[in-house]
Amino acid sequence: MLQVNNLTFQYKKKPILKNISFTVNTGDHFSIIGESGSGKSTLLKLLYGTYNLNEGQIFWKDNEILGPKHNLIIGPEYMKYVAQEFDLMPFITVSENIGAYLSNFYPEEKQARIQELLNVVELQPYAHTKAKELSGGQKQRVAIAKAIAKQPEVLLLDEPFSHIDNFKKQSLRRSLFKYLKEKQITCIVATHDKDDVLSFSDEMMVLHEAKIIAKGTPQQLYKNPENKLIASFFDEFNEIENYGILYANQLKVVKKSDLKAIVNQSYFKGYYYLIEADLQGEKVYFENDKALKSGLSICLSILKM
Ligand SMILES: Nc1ncnc2c1ncn2[C@@H]1O[C@H](COP(=O)(O)OP(=O)(O)OP(=O)(O)O)[C@@H](O)[C@H]1O
Repeated sequence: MLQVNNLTFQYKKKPILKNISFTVNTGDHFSIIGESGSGKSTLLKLLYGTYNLNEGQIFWKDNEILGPKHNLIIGPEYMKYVAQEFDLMPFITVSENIGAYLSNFYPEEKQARIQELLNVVELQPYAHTKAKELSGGQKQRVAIAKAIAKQPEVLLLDEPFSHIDNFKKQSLRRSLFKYLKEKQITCIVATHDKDDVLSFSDEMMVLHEAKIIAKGTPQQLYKNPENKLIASFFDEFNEIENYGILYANQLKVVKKSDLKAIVNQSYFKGYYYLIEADLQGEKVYFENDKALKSGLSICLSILKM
């Protein structure tokens, strides 16, 4: 289990994280979300031992994770960290980069392991390409494969698919997260993308103004978003007087109701349209299977989740 006790940290004067405590079970997929600048990357770096804490302690099982004051080499043996900037060797191939930490003592095993990792990150066709010739997204995938090569106990991922296109992202996400679960590698992901969280996280935590403002399963936080910040992470939402926070898919056009609105605009979203309407001076958003004409008067009803 990873245990964070009362962690406080500041770079200069302004506290970035204040009295942060949480635990992550061994083998779990744990997500950290929050606005840009809320301290997600800083927290991952602290978990990796990059900086000295101002206060608090971090433990992985019985080992305390200590900062550079106590260690010459940053990062414990059992942990790997994939930062937003990838640390690859540009003049050697994808396979050589992935195998950089693997022993040369058993060359056949090493090659088999590299093949397995190339499959996980779906980079088989690039095995012999030099890292400097790869796109940003391909480099990101090599960095992930390199980090899991020696099967760490804990993997810290900072925006792991941010450079990867939508064609690849879905299958890569499934392939990597399935692999980590099978191997029981504890995985802590800082992300802006709900698709990294909803189907994969055992637990998630929301950072805001240096504090944890919510923690739970994705189902719990999705169904009961305590505030707008949490709702906005998951979906388009509305805040309607007397009704609270409602996702766009919880409002539906009906023949009669007390919620009367005027349509402003329809946005094509694929299998549905997102409709923007005016409800007593407030903008509301809801989903509809057809586009609606601007100026149309409609009635809305609320669907329970
Ligand atoms: N090396 C540093 N020195 C001083 N301040 C820093 C440093 N790194 C980050 N910060 C500040 O700490 C705060 C948190 O930054 P951090 O990168 O942890 O946020 P984040 O939630 O990961 O943001 P993003 O989602 O944009 O990646 C920001 O205000 C940032 O300016």
